[in-house]
Amino acid sequence: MISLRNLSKRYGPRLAVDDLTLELKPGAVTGFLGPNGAGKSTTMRLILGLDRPTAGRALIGGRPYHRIPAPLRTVGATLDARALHPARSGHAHLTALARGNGIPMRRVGEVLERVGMAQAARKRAGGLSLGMSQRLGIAAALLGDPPVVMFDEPVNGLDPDGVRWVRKLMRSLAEEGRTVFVSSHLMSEMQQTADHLVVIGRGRLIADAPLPEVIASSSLSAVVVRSPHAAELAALLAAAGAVVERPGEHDLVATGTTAERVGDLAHEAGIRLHELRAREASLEQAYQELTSGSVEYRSV
Ligand SMILES: Nc1ncnc2c1ncn2[C@@H]1O[C@H](COP(=O)(O)OP(=O)(O)OP(=O)(O)O)[C@@H](O)[C@H]1O
Repeated sequence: MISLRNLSKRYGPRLAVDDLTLELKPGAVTGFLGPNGAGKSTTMRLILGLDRPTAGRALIGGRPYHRIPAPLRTVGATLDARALHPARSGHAHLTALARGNGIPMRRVGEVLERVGMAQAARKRAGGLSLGMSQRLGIAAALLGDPPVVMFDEPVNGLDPDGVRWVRKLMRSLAEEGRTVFVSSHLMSEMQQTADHLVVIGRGRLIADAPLPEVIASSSLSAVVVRSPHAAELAALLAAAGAVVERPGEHDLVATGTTAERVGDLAHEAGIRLHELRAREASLEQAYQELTSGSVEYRSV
């Protein structure tokens, strides 16, 4: 639903987004990761037509943002979640937004209910807690019932209950078949929420892969196997591109592969397994390795 084609954005001498090409799929939460200054916000702004690309294109449902006839019904975003008029209530804010975009008024009540704000709907936006204003921003993003939703750091500053709530919401939006694109600095959170990850560094694409593959790419991830035919399986895995160590006659430890692949390969070759276990790195560890060359300022 979102496709980026050779997307670039230059600010003076600085290439903030550098030739990004990728496709975001519906029905999944895609996490958008990268060190500070990597170009995540700029990419999201380009998708939403808030900035013009220097080269390439960002398309939603095959069109650039400014050619979408009913934008709020196509894509919802929380990039400006706190840009609310402080004297207006959440209800008034959503009502104005619905009226201005030809969205039925019943949606106001529906989205307030969905984000758990029905009680606080008449409070002035200026008097809302950070958690509540995040929820209101999400309500606004969902107002047009859009198939694509984008959230920039949605759990920033939220307490653990708020973080859990956002995680459940992202999952349910994806289960409804929407394209969910969310940037975050919280790796442990992304590990629990995302199906797929896009990692950028200095504007460039570093990884675009399902979460398990990103984790498996870490040198700390490995598949641990015990089999009476370990040598035979080791040869097959090595031929398939994995790096294999043999700590014992019946043992092997493979990196650069997944437990699923090892299991499938063993099954196809009729090799019996007595143990098959993924030793998983954390997303944090995989991310550190992926981006170690892209961090702008490193403390020593
Ligand atoms: N309007 C602008 N004018 C000039 N430079 C900009 C502008 N917006 C962003 N940049 C620069 O582009 C680069 C990418 O910034 P961007 O905010 O997109 O990164 P980010 O990945 O969202 O970072 P963070 O995680 O810190 O929010 C940075 O070097 C930033 O200084």
